[in-house]
Amino acid sequence: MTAGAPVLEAKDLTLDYATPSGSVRAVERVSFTVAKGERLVLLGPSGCGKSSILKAVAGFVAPAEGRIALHGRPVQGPGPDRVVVFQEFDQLLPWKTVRDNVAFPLRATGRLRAAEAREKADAAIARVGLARAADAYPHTLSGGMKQRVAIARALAAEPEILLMDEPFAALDALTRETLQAELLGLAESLGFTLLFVTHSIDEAVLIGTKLHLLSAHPGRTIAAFDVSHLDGDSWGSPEFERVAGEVHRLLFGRDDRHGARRAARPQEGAHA
Ligand SMILES: Nc1ncnc2c1ncn2[C@@H]1O[C@H](COP(=O)(O)OP(=O)(O)OP(=O)(O)O)[C@@H](O)[C@H]1O
Repeated sequence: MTAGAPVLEAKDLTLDYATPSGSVRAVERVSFTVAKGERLVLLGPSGCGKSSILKAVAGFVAPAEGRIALHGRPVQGPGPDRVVVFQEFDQLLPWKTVRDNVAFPLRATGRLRAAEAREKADAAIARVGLARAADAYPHTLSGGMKQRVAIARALAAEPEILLMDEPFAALDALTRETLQAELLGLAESLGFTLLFVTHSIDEAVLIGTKLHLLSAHPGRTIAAFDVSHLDGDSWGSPEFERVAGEVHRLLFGRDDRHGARRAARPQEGAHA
């Protein structure tokens, strides 16, 4: 692989679903690349095809047109080189320790002996800073720690890229902010490559190093740009607000990001 060559490349990706009433186009001619250590966020309104793209990258949906390649090799199905990190609260086995939760999928492939799986699991757990919790059970961990276990479990498989589909969507605002900060901290310190899906502008600007904006159904590219100059410390800064405002304008065709948010809330005094 030459230096700077993309880990992941989607080229003119078009995705269709067969339904009883005919073919439904979910995504049309979308192209992007993700280099090593980059975090690409797919951002767009509900139904624009974000999850479909993630599923195609994972190998569960085949392109109708275009191609997806990992290190230049066409993706032809699921593989251990791409790991989906699901929402962290419902994926750990409660009767297994942190170490066994991480080692379990390594053992399930049948390629590693118990001692090797345990060794890899311990290394991954140490990378996410949880060495002291290796013998703990999930119910004793905070949400942030559970997320770390989920990421350790994904990293233990040594994938080329992690895939996350709205991992924080179901959470309350405070938990969500805590876990976003945790994820960003881990991503910055470990440098893993990430494809992340969300419909939250703030989350996209915070987590991503690159944004790829999609139009409403069927998803087509609106814009793609670099936001790697914004990190966790930039949250709420004038530059963060400027970029988030620009994203809002591109997605909705107007600048009133906070006005739109206010308008979405129930009217003040409605219960008076
Ligand atoms: N299995 C399927 N069969 C038929 N149509 C599908 C299927 N999965 C998704 N679609 C359609 O494809 C389009 C894109 O769906 P997708 O879930 O990828 O969008 P999304 O941007 O992730 O939406 P959300 O933000 O609401 O999760 C939608 O119109 C959806 O109805």
